[in-house]
Amino acid sequence: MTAIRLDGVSKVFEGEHLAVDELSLDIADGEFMVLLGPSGCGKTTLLRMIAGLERVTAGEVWFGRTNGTRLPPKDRQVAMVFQTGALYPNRTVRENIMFPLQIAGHGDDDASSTAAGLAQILSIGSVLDRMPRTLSGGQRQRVAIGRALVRRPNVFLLDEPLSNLDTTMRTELRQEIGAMTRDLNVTTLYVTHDQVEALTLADRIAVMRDGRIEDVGTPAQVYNDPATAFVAGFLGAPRINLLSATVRVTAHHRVALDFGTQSIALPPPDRRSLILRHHDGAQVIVGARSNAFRIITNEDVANQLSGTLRAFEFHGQQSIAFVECGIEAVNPDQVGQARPMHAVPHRDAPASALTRVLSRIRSARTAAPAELAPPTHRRADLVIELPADADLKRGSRIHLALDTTRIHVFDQTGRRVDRITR
Ligand SMILES: Nc1ncnc2c1ncn2[C@@H]1O[C@H](COP(=O)(O)OP(=O)(O)OP(=O)(O)O)[C@@H](O)[C@H]1O
Repeated sequence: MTAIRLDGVSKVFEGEHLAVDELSLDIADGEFMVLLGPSGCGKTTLLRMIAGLERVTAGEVWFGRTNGTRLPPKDRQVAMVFQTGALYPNRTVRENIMFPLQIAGHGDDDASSTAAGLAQILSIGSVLDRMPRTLSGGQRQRVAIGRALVRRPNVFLLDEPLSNLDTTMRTELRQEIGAMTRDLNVTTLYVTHDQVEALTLADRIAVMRDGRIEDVGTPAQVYNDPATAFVAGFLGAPRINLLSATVRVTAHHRVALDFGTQSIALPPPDRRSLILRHHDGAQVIVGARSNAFRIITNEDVANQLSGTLRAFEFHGQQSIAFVECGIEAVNPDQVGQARPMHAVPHRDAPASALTRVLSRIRSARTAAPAELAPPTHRRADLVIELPADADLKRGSRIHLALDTTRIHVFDQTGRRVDRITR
């Protein structure tokens, strides 16, 4: 067991491509941290730097009180499992799992019985004497996990270990990974782009984008109280509705969110009014998850949005409705998106030039707000969840009450402007 501290860690590939950008993160001793983010955001690179498989361009990696930035991989007490755990094809399951122990000088009997014990925990006890080619994908991943854990590492790194498995196998192994790492109390860093894996497994989730962390917190914190519109859009299915609005301060300092043709007022007890009052006239993005809406029949109710039911999908336990309200929607992937993380090509930058390279790449991507890719607005449907048996007709007019306690307000760059907690 050991805590990990990433202190301003950066990775520049080939002197010009910034894959990880001055990232800092503390992972507690025994914690299960999930790195969640879209493809290409730098998750694997970060994991490989912790394992010592990739050189850190700038910053430091600490294991407990040891500065491990320059330690060779074998001295880090770190084990890693990849998407497809590579096994020795000519060794049995038992031999694969016991191999790291034999390398470390354990006797064959001792290594064999330890491997067998671990195989039982991993539910592969019955295939101990089979060759890897005769195993299912899930069994092979279990062997890879067993081989990684057999030497009781201080840190366990997993890079999308379930991505090549079918849904049933994924759910099963996901639960076992969670249970096992907690039993072993090993500090775990788990990379995925799958929000379900992140929400179900993590003690805390760090949401990455463009080489940086946009938010870090417990699954409930990042889901219910996201730091940015991107994080709000990355977690949750259906995706959160992001609606373009203008803040209006009305009589008695009440705050309304004006969507153009319709508007919603925050009730006076809502403490966020005290913050939003200072943003009168500002363009904002309002985030409302599909279950924050409720269909109402009374047209006179205040704080409602109205629209036409365009489509309706049956999803088993619930239905998803698409309501055309004439409100501008914003694409979460494009809010506050930085430019590509490149600078003028500059190969093999000497250490003394490092800071200059980093700042040049950063200034190329951290453009002034006006230069950031503007959020793409389009007229789109509100996506709302309804009971599976909701009796609605396409093309009918419907009225939606919005639970304002469950909305988030972001500025044009996607940062929260209504945050009270965290
Ligand atoms: N060896 C390399 N040389 C140059 N660029 C690289 C190298 N390895 C990774 N990159 C780039 O660094 C960025 C981050 O890559 P990385 O693999 O860490 O992302 P990721 O979040 O793990 O993506 P995925 O989920 O697709 O595996 C990408 O733009 C990638 O193209």
